[in-house]
Amino acid sequence: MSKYVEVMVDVPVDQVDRPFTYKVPERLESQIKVGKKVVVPFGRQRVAGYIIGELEADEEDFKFAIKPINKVLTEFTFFDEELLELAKWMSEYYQSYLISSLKAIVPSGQTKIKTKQVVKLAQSVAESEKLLEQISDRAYKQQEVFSFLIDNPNCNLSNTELADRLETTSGLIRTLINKGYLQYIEKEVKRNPHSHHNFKATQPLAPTSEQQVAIEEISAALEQQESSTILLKGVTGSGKTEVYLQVIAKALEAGKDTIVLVPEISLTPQTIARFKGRFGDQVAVLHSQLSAGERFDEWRRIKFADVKIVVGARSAVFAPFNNLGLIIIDEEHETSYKQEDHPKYHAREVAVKRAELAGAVTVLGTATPSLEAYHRTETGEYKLVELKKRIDDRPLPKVELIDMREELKAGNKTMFSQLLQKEIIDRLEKGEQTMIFLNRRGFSTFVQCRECGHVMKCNDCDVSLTYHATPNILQCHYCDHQEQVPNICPNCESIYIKYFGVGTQKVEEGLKEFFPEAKVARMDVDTTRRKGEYERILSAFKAGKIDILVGTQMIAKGHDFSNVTLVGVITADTALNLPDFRAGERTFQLLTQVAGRTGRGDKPGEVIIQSYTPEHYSIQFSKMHDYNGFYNFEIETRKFASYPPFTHIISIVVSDEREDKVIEVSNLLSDIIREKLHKLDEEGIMLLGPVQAPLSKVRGQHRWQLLLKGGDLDTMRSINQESLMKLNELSTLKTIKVSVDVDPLGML
Ligand SMILES: Nc1ncnc2c1ncn2[C@@H]1O[C@H](COP(=O)(O)OP(=O)(O)OP(=O)(O)O)[C@@H](O)[C@H]1O
Ligand SMILES: [Zn+2]
Ligand SMILES: [Zn+2]
Repeated sequence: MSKYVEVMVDVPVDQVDRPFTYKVPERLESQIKVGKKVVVPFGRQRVAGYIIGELEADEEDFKFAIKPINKVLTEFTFFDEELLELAKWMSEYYQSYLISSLKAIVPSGQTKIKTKQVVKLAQSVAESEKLLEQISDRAYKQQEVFSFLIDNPNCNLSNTELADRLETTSGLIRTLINKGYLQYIEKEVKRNPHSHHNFKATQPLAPTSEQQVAIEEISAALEQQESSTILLKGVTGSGKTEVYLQVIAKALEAGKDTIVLVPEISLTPQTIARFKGRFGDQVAVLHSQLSAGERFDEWRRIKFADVKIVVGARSAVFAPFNNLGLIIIDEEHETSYKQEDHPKYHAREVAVKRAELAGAVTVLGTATPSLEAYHRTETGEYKLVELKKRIDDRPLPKVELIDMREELKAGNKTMFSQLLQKEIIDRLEKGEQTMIFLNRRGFSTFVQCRECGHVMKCNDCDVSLTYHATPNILQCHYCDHQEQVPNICPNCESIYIKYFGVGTQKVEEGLKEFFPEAKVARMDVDTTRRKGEYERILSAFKAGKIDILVGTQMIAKGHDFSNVTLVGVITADTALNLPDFRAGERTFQLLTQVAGRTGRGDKPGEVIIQSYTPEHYSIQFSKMHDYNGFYNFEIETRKFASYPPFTHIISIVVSDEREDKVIEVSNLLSDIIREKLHKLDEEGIMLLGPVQAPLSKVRGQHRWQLLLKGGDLDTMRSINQESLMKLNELSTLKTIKVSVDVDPLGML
């Protein structure tokens, strides 16, 4: 019998999405383990891969000659059995290659480990003590250095650091090395990206009675040592973070590790400070702004148990802990928890699965649960715990709805309603702050010819170009394509070109015009491109150096400013008109979150929502701060139309530069699926399409879409899988892209 391994090679192609068997040469046997990275011969090349299984077998058991692995690349494993299970589940659930799932789990930047030369004793402490006596008393400085290292054999100081510390020269230390008393050793150093920050230490706050109940419920679940999921539904400003901090402390006491997920956009120094302030160096942070090297270092700090808590965006759900007790997902409803590339996983689903494998507890926190999550509290899958009051019984802000059609009738042609103008003036006089929210960046949303109606569109994407005043250009928000603003219409040569719609730049300009004495700043993708800029604007706002902050989604999230007493929403309807069954849900969530930014201090808050459809239920329920009212209405609609959470959707997008080929392949695929559905007599599963996708062209790629909708996801997946295989056999158009998204969040 000899040893063999199963290896997933790093070549994401249909034909190789399975493990290959390799022989383990005797010299490598002791290094073999599931999760290690290896180099193997593959065809005529050598490729990297990961070990996912080990077996004992005889040479004769195989029909083919089995090649040996060439090399084991690492001493450590990139994943354990638990994470391997998770990767397999993810591939099956989201219908993506196992190698893609494994690559989502391992750190991306596996760069060189950084080392430094440190000075160490060249002998054991006991032998060194004997040697010390041989140094003449006249060389007292040499004695001092040598005895320092005898007393501190574990310190990791370089020559210069040691020289500084003991006020001597590096030459003297080199002398001791040349004499053979000391030696240089290469030591691994870990880059700590936050080491320069001084986090102010915080103590647990005395919990409110609602917080106390939440903490007890979650602690009880932790003590069960079985997996379970708790939805912590707490209104904005109810102190969810303090609950997280106190249950993390419980997990720590029980020797368990915690993963905290926050939306990428909320992973700010303030958020990090809240966790580091309480738990100091036990916290590692994973986010996209880290360099590849820093990321890899943080990953190793987690892997080798230097830390007990990880705070990070979506992918931190794969943090390589081996004693996981708790996963917290803050702002559970956020769409950024869905990964847009393969595997197109949702971090909430992955977290719940991982918790199941690890026997851990998942806590989902939010003021506006996704319909999916809240529905699961009704079916009993999740347990519901609520924080209904704000801290100190502060009232939720008063919300005024303004019908902008009436404003226009009354002769107000500006983008600010009478009431919003009046209230801004009032806040400026009182020295209080205002936030103005708008869903769109840029200056105008589109540019149109008034003579012929021609709209300036991106050549590569089927979307209109957005006008940006600074710099003076038209920009595509899908592919970043930029072009000059035309002076004459490219269609009819008329000079009557008009700018329609309102973007953040225009609002900023409007505010400066209306309130010349006010200090106005803007926060959106355009003003925060440079590193540190986001942070700078927020601290200026916090310090009171800005009176009015205009912004997109970025200002809606989790910020806690006590002096903000007015929030204005320029147009509440922008998301409502999207062809997406979740449009109402998104609007409700967004308005509730934006409104939640005010009245968080001693002073009460006010919200003014401007709208062209103020009667819409999403807007009405957010005015009343009525999540349950909204939920009850929305869930009925979903039930009636057979939408999630009552069904699952698999979206299949076919794309290529040649539209006729896209249509051909879409029709072929649809025929194959329909035939299968017919054969299986599957009435519970519907196929919609093929139709041109709402976003019909992106980066020159035409897009057509098919939707599978039904209650039985397993059957849907196998129908889809088999159909795609059949398509591959029948179609000569193998270069056409077919992309599958299980439980898609966006329908565009
Ligand atoms: N028990 C407590 N006693 C006093 N202050 C508290 C307590 N718990 C939380 N706070 C404070 O209340 C404020 C709001 O808390 P936090 O930001 O955690 O709310 P939240 O529920 O996360 O709100 P949002 O959903 O809007 O982000 C914070 O300033 C926090 O320090
Ligand atoms: Zn024209
Ligand atoms: Zn474009």
